[in-house]
Amino acid sequence: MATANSTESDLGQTVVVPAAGNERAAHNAGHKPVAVVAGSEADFSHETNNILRDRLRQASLILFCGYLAFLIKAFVAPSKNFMEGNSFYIVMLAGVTAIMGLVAWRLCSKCHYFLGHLRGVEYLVFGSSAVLFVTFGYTTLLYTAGQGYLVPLTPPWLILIFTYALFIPNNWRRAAVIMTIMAVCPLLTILVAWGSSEKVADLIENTSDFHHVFLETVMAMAFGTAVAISGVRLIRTLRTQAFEAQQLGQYKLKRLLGRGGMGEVYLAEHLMLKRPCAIKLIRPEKAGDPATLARFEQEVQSTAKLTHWNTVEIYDFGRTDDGTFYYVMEYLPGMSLDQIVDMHGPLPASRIIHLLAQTCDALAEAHAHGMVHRDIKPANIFAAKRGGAYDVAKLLDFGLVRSVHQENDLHLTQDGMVTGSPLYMSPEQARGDDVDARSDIYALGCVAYFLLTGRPPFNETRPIKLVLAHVQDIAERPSTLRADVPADLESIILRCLEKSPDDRFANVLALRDALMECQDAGDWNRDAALEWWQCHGCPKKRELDTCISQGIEMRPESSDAHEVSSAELMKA
Ligand SMILES: Nc1ncnc2c1ncn2[C@@H]1O[C@H](COP(=O)(O)OP(=O)(O)OP(=O)(O)O)[C@@H](O)[C@H]1O
Repeated sequence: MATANSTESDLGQTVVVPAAGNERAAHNAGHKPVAVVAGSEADFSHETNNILRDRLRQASLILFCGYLAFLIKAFVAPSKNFMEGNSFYIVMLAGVTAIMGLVAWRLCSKCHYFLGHLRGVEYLVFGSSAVLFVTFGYTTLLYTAGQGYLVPLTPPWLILIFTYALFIPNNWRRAAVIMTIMAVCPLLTILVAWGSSEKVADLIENTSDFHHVFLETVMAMAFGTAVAISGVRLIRTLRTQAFEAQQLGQYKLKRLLGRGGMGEVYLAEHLMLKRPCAIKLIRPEKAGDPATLARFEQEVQSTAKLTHWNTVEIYDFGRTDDGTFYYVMEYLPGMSLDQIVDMHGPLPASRIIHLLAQTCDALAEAHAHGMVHRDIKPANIFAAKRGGAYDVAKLLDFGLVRSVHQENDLHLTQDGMVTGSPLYMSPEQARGDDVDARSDIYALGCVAYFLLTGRPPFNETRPIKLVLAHVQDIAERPSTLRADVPADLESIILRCLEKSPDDRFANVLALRDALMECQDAGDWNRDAALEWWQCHGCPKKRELDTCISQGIEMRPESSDAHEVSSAELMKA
């Protein structure tokens, strides 16, 4: 929930804010000044990394507590154990404890990390523990050999192996390799001590003790590792089964695509048609909220009325026995416009014209039906691959659609509050006045501004200030932020951003015509789009289509999405 200190990312989300000049009404009505009712957050790749991040935090926290307990004991109640009087051991234990504490503290639960970084942290956590145990084991062997006996080194290694198996999401082969390396460490430690210490060698060669210690270590490590690998397999199988059980009627859920304010969006497949689709669902716990449900129904019913190919297509709408509402829409392989700008920066004028002209076409149909979208923002416009072409614009999320003739719907509006995305909200919407198609034209102007400059027209950090800025302030000219802004496109954007709807384009088709008359119109075509996706879509040179449809390496936080897919879904 956003507060007065909303982060910038909140501002692009759909929220309820008091209408400009109506903040008091919101307070008087007992509302918090800003209540987020919707927000886009993570996509699947986020989720993949998030599980590993959370598990690493938990594992390092547990290891931190364990090591700290031994450290404190060494100071507070040192035993006759030689280790507790050994400053090298203490320093090393303190160092590894600090690493664990640092990892648990620095891996923030809300940040997104690349998979490679997290794997690095994984190696740091378990690698530093392994170094500690090797050093500890080696020194212990030398000491006990001096006393005339040898001890098994297995207990700490078994703890480390089981911690790894339990916490780190993995496929069993990778887990087996890493845990086998851990299992071999105590055996190597014994062999190294044998080769380097005369006392150990003497003991090993002249007593039967060694055979027992070595054999017991081999057996314990082999047994422990086998159990741990079986555990990893079992955990993974259970997750897979739970995932496969996640079926919605005729649809099989495949992976989480992202989360919005109302619920989750999954990539799914129709069981009979084998057609990929995207399923948006509201969980039963959220379906109890009349406003959420009303917005969900509005979204699906409004979208279903539209047939333009630049509007996302709805296939189905339903409710499961457990009360989960869902609707099924066409799956859009590609990226939303905010993801493209986040990853690759502002777009060339020709591409902006190409994408916005298509969005105008989609909106023209909605406006012809008397619908105003009211939530136009870069996150709601997709550049998708459809019919073999790239950069096909698709308009989504008609959850705030309003008929120009519609009276206030009590489920969707609250007195003195306006709903929408503060970064892209027209002045009349911000004031809570009646809106018509020209409100969407204003929002399209904001989107074009964002695509051209990489930032929205107003950059306030608080929703209420943003709303006021749309009403009162004049946005900086895009050409002051970027050198190569074509004059014709800039004047179109500034006309869209006029405060008075009368000063904007009369309708989206007029806006489309103006865009098509720009000097850069037509420069971005099928081939340019294909080339862009080939260059930017798949840095790892995977097949372009697979890459786009899987969302792999296409989003900032993307990663090896398949490795722990079941885990993601379980968590989600
Ligand atoms: N048809 C689709 N095909 C592919 N991905 C989709 C599709 N619909 C939504 N998504 C992805 O799912 C994520 C969540 O979408 P959703 O519409 O729930 O949230 P949002 O639009 O970001 O938030 P909100 O609607 O609350 O403002 C989005 O980030 C989007 O990338």
